[in-house]
Amino acid sequence: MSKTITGFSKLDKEEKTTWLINNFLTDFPDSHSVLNQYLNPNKKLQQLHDEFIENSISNYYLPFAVAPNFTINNKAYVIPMVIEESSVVAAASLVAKFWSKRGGFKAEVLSTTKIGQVHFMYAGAYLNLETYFNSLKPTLLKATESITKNMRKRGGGILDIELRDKTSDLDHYYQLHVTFETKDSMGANFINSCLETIANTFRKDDVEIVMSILSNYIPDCLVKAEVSCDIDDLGENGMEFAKKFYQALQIAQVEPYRAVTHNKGIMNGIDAVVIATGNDFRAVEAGVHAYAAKSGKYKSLSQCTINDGVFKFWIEIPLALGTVGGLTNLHPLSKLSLNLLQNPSAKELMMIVAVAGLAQNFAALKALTTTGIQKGHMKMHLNNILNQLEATKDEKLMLVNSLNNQHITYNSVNKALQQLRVQ
Ligand SMILES: CC(C)(COP(=O)([O-])OP(=O)([O-])OC[C@H]1O[C@@H](n2cnc3c(N)ncnc32)[C@H](O)[C@@H]1OP(=O)([O-])[O-])[C@@H](O)C(=O)NCCC(=O)NCCSC(=O)C[C@@](C)(O)CC(=O)[O-]
Ligand SMILES: NC(=O)C1=CN([C@@H]2O[C@H](COP(=O)(O)OP(=O)(O)OC[C@H]3O[C@@H](n4cnc5c(N)ncnc54)[C@H](O)[C@@H]3O)[C@@H](O)[C@H]2O)C=CC1
Repeated sequence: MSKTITGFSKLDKEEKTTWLINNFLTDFPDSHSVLNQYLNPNKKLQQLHDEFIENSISNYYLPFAVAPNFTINNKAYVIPMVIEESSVVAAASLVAKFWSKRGGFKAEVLSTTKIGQVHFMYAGAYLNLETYFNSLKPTLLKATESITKNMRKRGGGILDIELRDKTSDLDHYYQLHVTFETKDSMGANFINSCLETIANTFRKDDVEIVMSILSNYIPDCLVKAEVSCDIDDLGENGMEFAKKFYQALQIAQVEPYRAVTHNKGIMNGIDAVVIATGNDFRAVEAGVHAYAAKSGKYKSLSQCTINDGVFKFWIEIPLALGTVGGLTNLHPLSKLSLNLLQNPSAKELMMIVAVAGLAQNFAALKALTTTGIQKGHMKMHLNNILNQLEATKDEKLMLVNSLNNQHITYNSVNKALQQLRVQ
């Protein structure tokens, strides 16, 4: 039987599911009901989700959670988080409460410039190309006027177009390097539309346009978030804690194996808010990790100092986020997330997301340098293990109580459950 198909995209949802079950899921008879149980009975809402992407056959739920008690620039926030990993939301909540008693988080947007490029090949004399570009530059801007009209009214649009000679990296390779201000939108579609118009206007016989696309590397779209307090206010053994915390950061600056995990912990917070607000987490991930490697070596995104008895901990990251456009106002839960955040501008959202990353990093480093990560993480993960072991509601209640403060592993929980069942 052939397991390839022509015209799959033209089948309706039921026909797609039937074809999948008959060809790939024959040994899993409950597949149809699993897929169907995640469909929303509200037909309009289901259709909205179906139309977000192509070949949709069901919905894939992730938990929608909130972390209360954040204070950012003296304003109170409850931060929405969408993530599958246990302990992340608890950690964010714990740290929000901790820092709200120590002046809260401070955050500022350092820059908001986005970048797009027309990549092209040209084998002629550079001087001729430069003359052509300089004479055409006003026409290139004019050609995009109908696309940029509303963005310019908002104070955004194209900031500049530069001709860049990249022939030292690749024979005949040049770029039109274009900078943009996209205000409250992430700007990908706006930037790409402008670039394609610029490329078409720039086109001539001896210029071979290869592609026109925004860059997800945005080192000039930066936000900084920080916390600081007197070492004595860090709690018991404040200096000992601060020193170990500082050492953990130093290690993440010099050791890429550690830096990647360190930054993964930061992304636990960042991605969760980016997803909850309907933003593009792949774009954010790509840009943030490139920024972490900007020196040529992959390093920690956060830093820490201990000076004159003051502990300071901060993060500086590039973030391309929107509070309009994409799914932000189309997905009812993204819209609700933005409402919960009191309808921030894109700049304010950049600060909130950076704070979520910093909070997560603080929680992980605090745990790592004191109790170890497993204690808190496994305490939160216990329910997942119990669900995997198909514990009943009563068994769960008893085991959550009896295993409190114990070292939790899959095996220890399994053993405790079996013991409970023979009692
Ligand atoms: C897990 C905690 C928070 C426990 O911490 P705890 O001190 O045992 O918590 P608690 O039970 O005493 O509760 C204190 C507060 O924590 C929060 N909290 C506590 N429990 C809950 C819960 N069930 N639901 C919601 N919030 C919760 C909540 O704010 C609560 O206050 P309250 O609400 O009672 O006023 C702590 O141990 C912790 O922060 N651990 C770090 C967890 C972490 O970083 N997880 C990320 C996953 S591991 C990873 O992927 C990254 C990593 C670690 O590899 C990165 C790296 O290496 O850098
Ligand atoms: N490499 C990448 O990252 C790519 C990402 N994408 C996707 O593009 C989408 C984001 O593109 P966008 O252009 O942001 O979205 P979009 O295409 O929905 O456009 C947003 C539009 O909202 C309008 N707008 C209304 N009020 C505004 C305000 N206050 N500030 C700014 N604009 C305002 C503007 O006309 C703007 O162009 C995301 O879904 C992303 O996943 C698409 C292509 C490539």
